[in-house]
Amino acid sequence: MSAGLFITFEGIDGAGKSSHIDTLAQAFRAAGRLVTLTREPGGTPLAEKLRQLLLHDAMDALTEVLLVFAARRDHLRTVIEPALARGAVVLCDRFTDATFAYQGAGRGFDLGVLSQLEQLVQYIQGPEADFMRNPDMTLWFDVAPHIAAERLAAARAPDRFEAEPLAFFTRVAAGYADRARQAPARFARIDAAHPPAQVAAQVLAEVAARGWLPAARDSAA
Ligand SMILES: Nc1ncnc2c1ncn2[C@@H]1O[C@H](COP(=O)(O)OP(=O)(O)O)[C@@H](O)[C@H]1O
Ligand SMILES: Cc1cn([C@H]2C[C@H](O)[C@@H](COP(=O)(O)OP(=O)(O)O)O2)c(=O)[nH]c1=O
Repeated sequence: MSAGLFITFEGIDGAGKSSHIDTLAQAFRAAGRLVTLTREPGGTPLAEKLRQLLLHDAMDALTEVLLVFAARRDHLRTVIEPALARGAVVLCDRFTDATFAYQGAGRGFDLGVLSQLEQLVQYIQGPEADFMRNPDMTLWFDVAPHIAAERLAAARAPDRFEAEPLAFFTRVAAGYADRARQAPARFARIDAAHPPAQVAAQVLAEVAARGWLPAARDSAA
């Protein structure tokens, strides 16, 4: 049985994450892998209830932080860890990098406290030893906030986060860049300003470059 693989999709709202997660799921299924598609905040009945509160109820940054980590703990225990134990590829639309980007850089919440919560929530009791669960790879859809905002304006009614001003997303984008600098081996930057087909090709190429998928026949990216 293959070892599980945990891949997260990150980027500001409108970067194009949700548009490409299915493409990667199909590629892994075509390669014979079990795939679990999930998202944060959410992924479990409890976490999806917390998601609705987060996206629509007024609250302060500390409340947001505690809710996203509470959702994450339930998601890890009841969905992500069991799927990885089955040898599945877990594709997750957002994870802890979003907390550092949105609550940390966006809201100005203390990054040291976020790191403590990251440790607390992501420590898993393994059969032999405890370990910290982090993604094996993070696909970072990097795009200028104004481009993302134009895409969203045409797309859907904004939720609490999407209704934030452009300056908020500029901070969030910088927050992702900081996380990528701190974990260069985990992050793969996707230039998400390109048309969808080119972005999809980048995603597949980055995963293939790690040996987790066969390389595309034509290498045109
Ligand atoms: N590369 C792209 N070029 C132009 N529009 C895009 C691109 N990727 C996604 N979109 C559009 O932008 C909007 C947001 O895409 P989505 O995948 O939901 O972003 P995210 O999940 O990062 O918030 C959708 O209307 C989608 O059709
Ligand atoms: C996972 C996570 C998400 N968020 C925010 C980012 C997004 O604006 C929102 C989740 O919505 P999103 O993932 O963009 O879903 P949709 O594409 O349906 O809008 O939650 C945080 O602020 N912190 C977090 O830790």
